[in-house]
Amino acid sequence: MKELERIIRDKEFIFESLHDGISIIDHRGIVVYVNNSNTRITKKEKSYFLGKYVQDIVPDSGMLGVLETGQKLIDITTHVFDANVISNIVPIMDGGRIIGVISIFRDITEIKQLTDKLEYANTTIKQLYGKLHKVNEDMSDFVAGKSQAMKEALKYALKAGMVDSNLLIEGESGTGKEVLARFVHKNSPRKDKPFLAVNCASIPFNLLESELFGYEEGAFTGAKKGGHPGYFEMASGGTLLLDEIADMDIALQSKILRVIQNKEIMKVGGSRLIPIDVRIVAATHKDLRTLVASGKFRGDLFYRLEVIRISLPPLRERKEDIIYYIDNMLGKMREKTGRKVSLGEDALKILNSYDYPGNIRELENIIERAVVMDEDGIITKKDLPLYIAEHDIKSSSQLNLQYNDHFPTIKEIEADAIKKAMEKYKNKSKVADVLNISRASLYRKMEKYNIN
Ligand SMILES: Nc1ncnc2c1ncn2[C@@H]1O[C@H](COP(=O)(O)OP(=O)(O)OP(=O)(O)O)[C@@H](O)[C@H]1O
Repeated sequence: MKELERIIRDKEFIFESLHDGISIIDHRGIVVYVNNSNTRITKKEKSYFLGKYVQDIVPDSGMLGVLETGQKLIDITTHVFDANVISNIVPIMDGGRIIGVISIFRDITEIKQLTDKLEYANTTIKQLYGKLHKVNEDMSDFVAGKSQAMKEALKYALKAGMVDSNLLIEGESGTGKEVLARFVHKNSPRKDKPFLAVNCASIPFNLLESELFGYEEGAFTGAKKGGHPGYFEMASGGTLLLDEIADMDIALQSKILRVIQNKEIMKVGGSRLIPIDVRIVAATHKDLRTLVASGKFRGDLFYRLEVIRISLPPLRERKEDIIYYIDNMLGKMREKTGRKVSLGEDALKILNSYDYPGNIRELENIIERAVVMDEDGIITKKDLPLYIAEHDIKSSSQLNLQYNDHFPTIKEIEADAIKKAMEKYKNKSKVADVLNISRASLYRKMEKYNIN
């Protein structure tokens, strides 16, 4: 006991200068010392502790355990009254004998509170983000299908919705560039503002400028009284789709570049700059890079537009998506006409084998027509346009023609099909997909038939 008192006396100066709380019990578990920081952290006077059995005042201090086992406890988190503390509890030894236990603890209440707040804030952010995303993820009218290419396109479209950068959408006619642009808009913070689309190819070149920027009264012969706002002004706060941008005249391209850079427009016949806040989405079915290389499209505008670029693949390269579009179209037709029409197997087979130069738009027309033609609630071959049905006959007769006067072996047919598919797609996964065999099986067959 004397030894413990001596240790405390010798070290008291240090103990009192520490920011950490200290309490010491003797070999019986009686508190014999607490420092000033202990009082600060626990908000209890020294007299509250001194001379008391530790278990009676701080039952889960951990000190008695150390007294019994002689094993120190490092960095344990407990609480002392209202304070969360992190403690090191160490036996005090005298010649192999435990004469007491010292607990040195640091108040982490504030840190704990801050961590809790941070965690709470993080959870709230996550929940709100989830909700926002759900609300925002407006999938109405947008069918993505299941092909890898469309999954990617959808992923980028959702990302594009989260930022305000310019966006370039590429794809053949009818692949859904405008639908995608609208989808990005609906899933962006601009969703409650207008979405407008201008087809740069269909408006005569000399009119396009005044359509886009608007004009002041008297700007030209036939200009309306009071002038006219342009698409940029009308789309204020929202999104403007410049469709078929490749067809825009090069002088107008410079003006669009200026709008992107300065975020202001000047009306035709006007003298005042008007600030605008519009997100620009451009769409094209032409390869802008080639046009840039041949000097028909401004390179600087191209790079400004393609901050984000999404390419929509033609329908013939993702035939697995056809059924999803048909499903959606039949659903819409049902809503519109009240007629429930389904698709027969023979019709589906034909529709799956066709190449759709007009892409989704063409498929849509075919289905709409088929619903009109149908009389028994099931679309069959007879409800499809003749050119599709004929295409079916042609493709199967082409197959017959090839093998009519020389009957190849099954192996030859197989090898030929693999060779032709490899020539066409140059991608083994795609070929395996098209031929409806596994990749492993394709590799085996290619090796067997010596196809590289
Ligand atoms: N993802 C989609 N989900 C549902 N319908 C779609 C989708 N994409 C396209 N469509 C349908 O196809 C039609 C053509 O789409 P859209 O006008 O967007 O194509 P586009 O690529 O902009 O064509 P163009 O280059 O000729 O202007 C639309 O009317 C729409 O009904």
